[in-house]
Amino acid sequence: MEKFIVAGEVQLTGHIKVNGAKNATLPLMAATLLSTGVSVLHNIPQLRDITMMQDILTLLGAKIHRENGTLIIDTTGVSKEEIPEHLMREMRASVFLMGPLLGRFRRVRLSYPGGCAIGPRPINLHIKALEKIGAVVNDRCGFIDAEAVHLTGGEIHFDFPSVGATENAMMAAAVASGTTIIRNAAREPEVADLETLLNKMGARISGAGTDTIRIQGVERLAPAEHTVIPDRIEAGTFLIAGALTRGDIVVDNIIPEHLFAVIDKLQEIGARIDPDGNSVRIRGGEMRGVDIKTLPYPGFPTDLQAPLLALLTIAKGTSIITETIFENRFKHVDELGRMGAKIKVEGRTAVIRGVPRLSGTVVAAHDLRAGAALVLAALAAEGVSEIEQVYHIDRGYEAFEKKLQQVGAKIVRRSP
Ligand SMILES: CC(=O)N[C@H]1[C@@H](OP(=O)(O)OP(=O)(O)OC[C@H]2O[C@@H](n3ccc(=O)[nH]c3=O)[C@H](O)[C@@H]2O)O[C@H](CO)[C@@H](O)[C@@H]1O
Ligand SMILES: C=C(OP(=O)(O)O)C(=O)O
Repeated sequence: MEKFIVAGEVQLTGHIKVNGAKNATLPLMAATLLSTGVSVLHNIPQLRDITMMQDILTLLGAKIHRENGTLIIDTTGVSKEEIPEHLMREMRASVFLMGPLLGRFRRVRLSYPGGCAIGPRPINLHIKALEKIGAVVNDRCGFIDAEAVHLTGGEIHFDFPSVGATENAMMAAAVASGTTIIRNAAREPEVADLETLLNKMGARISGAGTDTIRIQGVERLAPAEHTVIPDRIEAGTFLIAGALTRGDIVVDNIIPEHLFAVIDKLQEIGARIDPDGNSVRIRGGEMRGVDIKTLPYPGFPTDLQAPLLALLTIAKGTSIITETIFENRFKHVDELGRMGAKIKVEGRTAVIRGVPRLSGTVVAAHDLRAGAALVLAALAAEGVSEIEQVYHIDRGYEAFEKKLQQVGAKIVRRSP
């Protein structure tokens, strides 16, 4: 398995460019199944999860061509509404296919999705939402068989604003015969991006980005062309890297409004931040501890909890992080402990006592963002670190090491 070798004690300087968002691209790719014909998606990152989604769409009968950052997806030949278990297990995002396949064929058969080990990730809210708009779902031993002879639309109220369940409900409801209202919907920018694509395809959706989404079903959707929004999590990771290495970097090609909660915390920690159009400059300095709670958007994102925790290990004083979204998202803590971090976890709370510096050693990435966090910690640590299992990082960051090299990091990828 490949690993990263990182020499520490660098200060990152220069410009770094962010790709399109993984978490927007995956539901958008699934949404193309709702039409018959050729859709074009621009600003697509080269990531393992995207390739997996390509493979699944191809198996369903789509023809996909990739040209640099553009995906051309021809869904004319899509004829299957069933996804084999081994492909479902490859990633969480495979569950995004449930809504579109149900919408297109009024029937779908699939199993529970896989994904990073960050705690239990049920799909009860997805199922409940689809039932509310007319689907009959048979959920037996991890296999789902859903039918919607009368996809009527209806009123959905989420107990929790699940991103994926909101997206699945939007996609199926877009082609229902009646109107759907989703209350306590997820407000993430990726949900709003999905609304934009679906409306380009002919859907009648409003309110995405707020907690109430209205969908007036239409008979059919047409293919469309769309440019995916920038990846706010990739952007946030690089901003944290700039602060943690006390560097001076400009993160380009982003939407700063999507990062308000992150920018606010980094300022509280002591970084100087200057947004300028689609770029943000960050200058690091003395860092002080802060308290953070992960929350649904526009709160602090759970996907940046691990990278920020890595930073707080070397901030002055004590910090408290409360992870409210996922039950078991502290896998990076033990690894950071090997590097000399002082962290205590109790339930969903981590108490971090800042130390002057970390020491390089051999650590393993147990999930995507935990892996990114370890690379960041290694950039600041004394000596050399080895980060194993980088395939997790490749799931969500395109050319992570190359982008970091561009701003001065001493990081290389090594094959066994
Ligand atoms: C591909 C993608 O977009 N992934 C993102 C998406 O994941 P995902 O869409 O899976 O996240 P959700 O918002 O659905 O999950 C948040 C919480 O709700 C719970 N839940 C969810 C669905 C359900 O049916 N029942 C249930 O209990 C989950 O277990 C979790 O505790 O949003 C998460 C929260 O911002 C991010 O960390 C992920 O990076
Ligand atoms: C948890 C993540 O992704 P996924 O939902 O695809 O597992 C993530 O992007 O941090």
